Amino acid sequence: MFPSHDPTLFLSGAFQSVIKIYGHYDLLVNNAGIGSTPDYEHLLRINLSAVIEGTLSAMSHMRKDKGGRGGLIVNIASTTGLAPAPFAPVYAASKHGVVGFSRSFGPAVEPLGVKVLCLCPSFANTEIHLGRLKYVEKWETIDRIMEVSEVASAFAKLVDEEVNGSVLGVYHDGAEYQFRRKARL
Ligand SMILES: NC(=O)C1=CN([C@@H]2O[C@H](COP(=O)(O)OP(=O)(O)OC[C@H]3O[C@@H](n4cnc5c(N)ncnc54)[C@H](O)[C@@H]3O)[C@@H](O)[C@H]2O)C=CC1
Ligand SMILES: CCCCCC(=O)/C=C/C=C\C/C=C\C/C=C\CCCC(=O)O
Repeated sequence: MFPSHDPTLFLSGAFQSVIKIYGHYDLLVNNAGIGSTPDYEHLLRINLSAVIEGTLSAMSHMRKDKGGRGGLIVNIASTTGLAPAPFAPVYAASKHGVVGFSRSFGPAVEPLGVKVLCLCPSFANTEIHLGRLKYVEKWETIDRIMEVSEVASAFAKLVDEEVNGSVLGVYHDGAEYQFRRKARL
């Protein structure tokens, strides 16, 4: 279904369809992502560039100064966007990029009625890990792999609280804001 070589081709078509059917955007969640692969440009394209392009496209429809009615964008990063991940350095770089972009872009577009939030889950039981979970047993900081429902609850908290530019970490022992206010440049 997805043109996996170029996620932005899919994105532009999807955006046009939503506008055609519904006329506006209220919410965009940039969730698509892939795990480690030797083709680092491909990984960055999907995990980082597509998030940036999706955010910019949604923003262009949401911004109040151009006839939009505001909106919310949620970018899914990872705890590997917050802490070093020696088992997956390129993946971690892509997720650090998503965290930095979301923190910076949200406050920049607040005057246009758009907010950007970022969710950083730790290890959760999904298909991204297929065939590779054997490594997890050796990872000392992970007590257990989370269920998807725990990530979903944290997502609901982030969206309910809607603090622009905030970054919510999701861990096996609960969700915790990692960034919630301005840092020094
Ligand atoms: N499962 C985990 O431990 C964690 C996952 N994440 C992130 O959560 C997000 C969702 O991943 P999961 O649900 O875990 O994995 P998943 O493999 O179950 O889901 C990834 C989704 O991305 C889509 N996708 C991949 N390449 C695409 C492309 N080129 N165009 C359109 N869609 C594409 C897939 O079709 C799939 O639906 C990802 O961004 C991942 O990096 C973050 C932290 C932890
Ligand atoms: C490389 C994909 C990793 C996706 C998981 C993620 O975003 C967050 C993980 C947080 C903590 C993981 C800590 C230790 C895991 C150790 C090895 C994982 C290798 C499994 C894999 O899918 O590559």
